[in-house]
Amino acid sequence: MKHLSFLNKYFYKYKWWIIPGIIFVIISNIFGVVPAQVVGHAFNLITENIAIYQLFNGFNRQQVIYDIFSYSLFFFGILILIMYLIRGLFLFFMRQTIILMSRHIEYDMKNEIYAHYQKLSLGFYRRNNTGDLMNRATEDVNRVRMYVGPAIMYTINTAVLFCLIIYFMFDVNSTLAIYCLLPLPVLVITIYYVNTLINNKSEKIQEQLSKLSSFVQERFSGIRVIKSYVREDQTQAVFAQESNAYKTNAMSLVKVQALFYPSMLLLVGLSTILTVYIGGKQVIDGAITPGNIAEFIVYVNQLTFPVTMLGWVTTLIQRAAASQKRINEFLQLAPDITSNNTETPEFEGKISFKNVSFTYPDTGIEAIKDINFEIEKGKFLAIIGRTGSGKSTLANLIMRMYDVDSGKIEIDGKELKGLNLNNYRDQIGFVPQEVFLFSDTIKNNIAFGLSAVEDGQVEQAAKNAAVYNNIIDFDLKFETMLGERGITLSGGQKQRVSIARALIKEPKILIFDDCLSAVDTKTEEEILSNLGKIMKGKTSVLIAHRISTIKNADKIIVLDNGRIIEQGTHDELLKNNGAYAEMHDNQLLEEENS
Ligand SMILES: Nc1ncnc2c1ncn2[C@@H]1O[C@H](COP(=O)(O)OP(=O)(O)OP(=O)(O)O)[C@@H](O)[C@H]1O
Repeated sequence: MKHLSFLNKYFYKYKWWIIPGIIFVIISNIFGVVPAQVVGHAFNLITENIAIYQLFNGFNRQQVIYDIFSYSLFFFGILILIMYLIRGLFLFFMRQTIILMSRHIEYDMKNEIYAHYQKLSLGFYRRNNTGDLMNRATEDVNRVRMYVGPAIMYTINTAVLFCLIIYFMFDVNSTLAIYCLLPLPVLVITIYYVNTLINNKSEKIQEQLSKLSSFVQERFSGIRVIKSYVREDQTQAVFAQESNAYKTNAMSLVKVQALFYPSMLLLVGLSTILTVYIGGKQVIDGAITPGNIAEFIVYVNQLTFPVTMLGWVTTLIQRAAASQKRINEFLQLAPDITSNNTETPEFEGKISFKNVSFTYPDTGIEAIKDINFEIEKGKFLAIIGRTGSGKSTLANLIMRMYDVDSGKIEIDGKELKGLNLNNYRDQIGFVPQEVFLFSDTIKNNIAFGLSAVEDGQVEQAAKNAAVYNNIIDFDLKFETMLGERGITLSGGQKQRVSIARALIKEPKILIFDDCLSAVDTKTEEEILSNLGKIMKGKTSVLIAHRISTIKNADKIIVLDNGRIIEQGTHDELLKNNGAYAEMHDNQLLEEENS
């Protein structure tokens, strides 16, 4: 329960919703309970008047008595109707305050969680899977909302109703009140246990459903592989098996639910029988009137629903506490990468690595080992090396996606850790190795990094990335939708849209992480020649596998197993006759062979 105390700040914020809400609950319950007394009076009226009516049998006055009697009954009927209407009105106000408050809290929480997620570093997203992140921001928040809304509303409602009914019952006759209330604790305990059982079974069903959905989602994403390997039947068999597990769980839940309502009605029936039996005895003794029995029966029936709710509310609170615990786990995580500097200087683009080492915390792989290099502003640095040698890690360190373990990275002579991170990243154009395009128009994908953009800028960026001609071939041109609802671009087209996204920012530092791999050599030359013009006086860092891509670089770094094994210009490295020269010869040979 201590986890739910996190929500107190919201209750404080929305105090002017919850306080009137509680007042409305009290008023609606008063108008819910008083009609029981009116029913009691009406009952007494009926018994008394029938006796008088029979006394005047054969006299003219019998009709007058009949008229007064029906008029009084009509009056009681109207009175009950008005009271229930007023009760309904206040129930409406109660929901309009407490349930609306819960929706406001849900909205605030989702925003708070999302904003916090965005502050967390890349490492956090590596450690936690997307499904879990999404569940905490949606399903868990929804469960917490059930606590701040319905659970609180029904708890207050039950408490108020209980107090009122017990007060009125004991006011009439304490013996009858005790007998009437006797089955209620059994009802509460039974409902609590059955509810827990239903809850556990529902959780199992939910788990199985998520498993089934993930299975279907993955298989549909990989439908091409399934078809190529003719695994449709095997996939169908696994689906049927998972689906069957879901069906078995669901059927077991239906059984428990089928037992739940009859047992509840049985206990309520028991309470009613006790009321009539004990009440009858009290009437014979002259302690109460027959109308009081009717009044008590109404009370017992009024208590049934809130008591049933009590079990449900307990499970709601337990679930909300578990969900809030999960939400708090993430909300209490401090971001690994922080930046307090608020200065917004323009960078020139000199990058220095001084004895930099870095180990991935989750895998313990030492990806960068004691790296030293410097690239002056406006120069072109290329990084080459075997797969897994640490090239992307180096790019991520320049972007400060991770902080170095030892040594330091300096930008324009200032330590990267001390810079205003948003201002720094704003001045970098980064094209990651794995292209990611949003399900949006091509135009919005290219303009992603800018708040305001003109069509001319988008078109120029597309031209520089050598993708303009492809785009204007589409019917909707730059307005063409990408992603699930739109067209699928080829690997090379995706890479070039991603390059255009970086170029449109006119960055001070440009980082290309192996993003020309799916582009043919002619297009690559076109892009590189455009880059030469755009990046004049600005720093470029290009990671590549093909020597042809980087031969014009001002400096080439050859990485191997996280270390720099060679560095220099293309000609210097060829003269060196080391790993670079070997790569060069191999690639030449491959080209000749093909
Ligand atoms: N997010 C990560 N978490 C843990 N280890 C990682 C992560 N990313 C990369 N590694 C490991 O760090 C090492 C360097 O990987 P990196 O991606 O930097 O290599 P690369 O030179 O860019 O390879 P490639 O040319 O294949 O893209 C590899 O051993 C890899 O397994």
